[in-house]
Amino acid sequence: MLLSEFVRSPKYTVDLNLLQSDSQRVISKMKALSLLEAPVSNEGRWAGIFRVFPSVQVFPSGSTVQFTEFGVWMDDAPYLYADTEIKEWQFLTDHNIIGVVNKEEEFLGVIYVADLQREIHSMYKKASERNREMDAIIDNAYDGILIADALGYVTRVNPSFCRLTGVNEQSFVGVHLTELVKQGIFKEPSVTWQSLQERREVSGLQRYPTGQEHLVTSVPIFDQAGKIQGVVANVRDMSELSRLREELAEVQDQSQLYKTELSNLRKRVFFDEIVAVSPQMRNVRELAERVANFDSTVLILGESGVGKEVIASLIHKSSARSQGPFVKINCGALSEELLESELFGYESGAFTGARKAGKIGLFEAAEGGCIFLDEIGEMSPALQVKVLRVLQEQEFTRVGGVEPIQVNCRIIAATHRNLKEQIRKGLFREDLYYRLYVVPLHIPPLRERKEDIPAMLQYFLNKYNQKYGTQKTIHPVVIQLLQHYSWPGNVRQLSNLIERMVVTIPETVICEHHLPEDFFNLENSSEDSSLDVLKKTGNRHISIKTKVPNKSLNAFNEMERDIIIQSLSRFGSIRKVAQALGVSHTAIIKKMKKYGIEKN
Ligand SMILES: Nc1ncnc2c1ncn2[C@@H]1O[C@H](COP(=O)(O)OP(=O)(O)OP(=O)(O)O)[C@@H](O)[C@H]1O
Repeated sequence: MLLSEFVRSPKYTVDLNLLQSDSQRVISKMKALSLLEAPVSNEGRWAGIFRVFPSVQVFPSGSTVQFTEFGVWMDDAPYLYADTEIKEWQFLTDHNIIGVVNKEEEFLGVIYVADLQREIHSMYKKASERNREMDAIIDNAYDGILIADALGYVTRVNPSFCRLTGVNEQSFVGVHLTELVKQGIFKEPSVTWQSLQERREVSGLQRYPTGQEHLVTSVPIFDQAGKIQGVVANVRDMSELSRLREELAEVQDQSQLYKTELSNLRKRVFFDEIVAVSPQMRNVRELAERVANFDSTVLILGESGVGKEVIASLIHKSSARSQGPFVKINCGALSEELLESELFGYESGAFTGARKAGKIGLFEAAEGGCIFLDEIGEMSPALQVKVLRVLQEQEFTRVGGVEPIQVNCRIIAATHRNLKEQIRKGLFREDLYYRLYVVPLHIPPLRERKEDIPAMLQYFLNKYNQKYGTQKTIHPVVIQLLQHYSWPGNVRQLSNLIERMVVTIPETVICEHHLPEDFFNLENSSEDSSLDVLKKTGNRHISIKTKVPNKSLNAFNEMERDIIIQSLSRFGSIRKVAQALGVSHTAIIKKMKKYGIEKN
C-alpha cells in the first residue's frame, strides 16, 4: 500500500509569506476552522507546519521556531514522499498531520496521522487473521508441508509431514536441508533443496525413515521483485493412493468378471430359446454358441424351416457385435438386379427408376453388425463375385459407382441347397463356397431328430397359449402321432399347425380328431403310418379285429380308423365311442364297416 492513497488536500494551507507578515490573520482563520495545525508552503514547496497553541506555549527541543503571538511554525516538521510504501508505523511524531511531497519535493497535500494509524491497524488485523487461517490450513492439511527460507533452513513443518516422515518437528526446524540429507532423514537428491537451487518447481518420489515412499512437490516462493523468499514442499501420502489404486483394480477386475458372467448368462438365455433335445440339435446349439464368440463367417445348411434364421440371429445376439444391426435378406426372393441394388446400394441415376439421391445397400446398413444372406445358393454367379470381394477385401462398389466402400460386418449365410452339387453344375462359385465354409453348421430336418418334437410341441403350445390367452393341452396320442409325421415343412410347419389348432379348436385338449384333414392329406414320406404308431403305443386291452389295411387309405382315413380302434378299446362299446366322439351310433357302425373293423 502506498502513502499516495492517503494524501488529502488540507483544509487550510498557510503561505509562508502570509504567516510572516500577518500571522494574526492566519491564527484567526485557523481558529474559525477549528484547526490546531496547518501545513505551510513556500512557493508550492513544503515549508513546515504552523501550530496554534491555545494557552501554553511548548517548543520542541531542537526545533527551528519562529514565534508569533499564539503559535509557532516548524520548518523541520515531518514530510514523506508520495511513493512511500506503508509497511508499518516507522516514525514517531507529535503532529496530527504530515506533509506529502513528490520527488521534486513539491507540496502535494497532507496525510492525517489518525487515518494512517487506523489503516495500519486494520492491515495488521487482516494480516494476523490471514496468518491464523494459514496456520490452521498448514497444521490440518492431510498432505505433509515443509517450509524452508531462502537459504535452505527449515522454518516450519506441519504434523502430517512428521507423520509421513516418522521424524519429529524439532529435528527439522532450524536445520538446513543439506544437513537433513546428511543425517539420512532425506535421501539424496533432496527434491526441496533442488527446487531452491534451481528456482523452479520439482517433483519426485522420496523415501523416508518410515521406509515408505511419497510424492514430493517443491515450489520456490518469490517476492514482487522476483527475489527468492524460500521454498514450500508438499508431500502426498502415496501409500493411500496405491491402496486406492489396488482397490480400484480389484473393483475393475470384479466388474469385468460380472460383465463376462452377465454376457454368458445372456447367451445362455438366448440359446435356451432354441429347443434342442436331440443330440444332433444339441451339437448345433453348442457349435453356434462357440462360434458366436468369434468373428468368423458361418454357413448354415438345412432344409427350409429347420431354424437356420433362428440360429443366425442367436449367433449375432450373443456375439460382440450384438449392439450393431442384424440385417437379413432372402437372396432367392429377388431378381438379380434388385438383389444387387439391395445388397450394395446404388449411386444417383444408376438406372432408370433409381432414386435421385442414390441408396445405401444392406452391407452398409449392417456396418458394425451382421448380415444374414439367406438362400445364398440362389444368388447369381455375378453377384457371388461381389460377395466374394466383400469377404476377401471388406469392400464393394455401389451399382453405378466407382469408389470402393469399406465395410465391417460379419457374414452369416444359409442355404437349403447342396452347394457342392451346385458347384458341379456350375451354378455356385467354388472360391465363394470355401470362403463361406469356414464354420459350417448343418441343421438336420425335423424328421431326423424326432426327440425334439415333443419339446417343440410343448414350446409352441406355451408360446401360442401365451399369445392368445388360452390354456390348451395336447393329448399324448397326438404327440405320438406328430412325432412320427415326416414334417416336410420342418419346424415352421409344426409351429403353424399348433397355432392353427390353438386358435380353431374350442376344446381345451387337442385330440387326434382335431388334426386337420389337409394335414394328413399331404403326401409325406413318414416311414411309420399313423396306424403303426397307435399300435406301437401298445394298448394291451385292444380286442379289435381289423382287416388288412386298405393300401389306398390316405393318412386322414388311416387316422380316422386308428381313432375308432383306439376308442373302442378304451370305451368298450360302440355307443360309448359314439358319445365320446360326438357322432351318431350309426356313423360309427358305417365307419367300422368302411375300415373293416370288427368288434368281438
Ligand atoms: N430349434 C428351434 N427352437 C425353437 N423354434 C424354432 C427352432 N427351429 C426353428 N424354430 C422356429 O421355426 C420357424 C422357422 O425357423 P427359421 O425361419 O429359422 O427357419 P429357416 O431354416 O431359416 O427357414 P427358411 O430356410 O425357409 O428361411 C421360426 O418361427 C422359428 O422360430
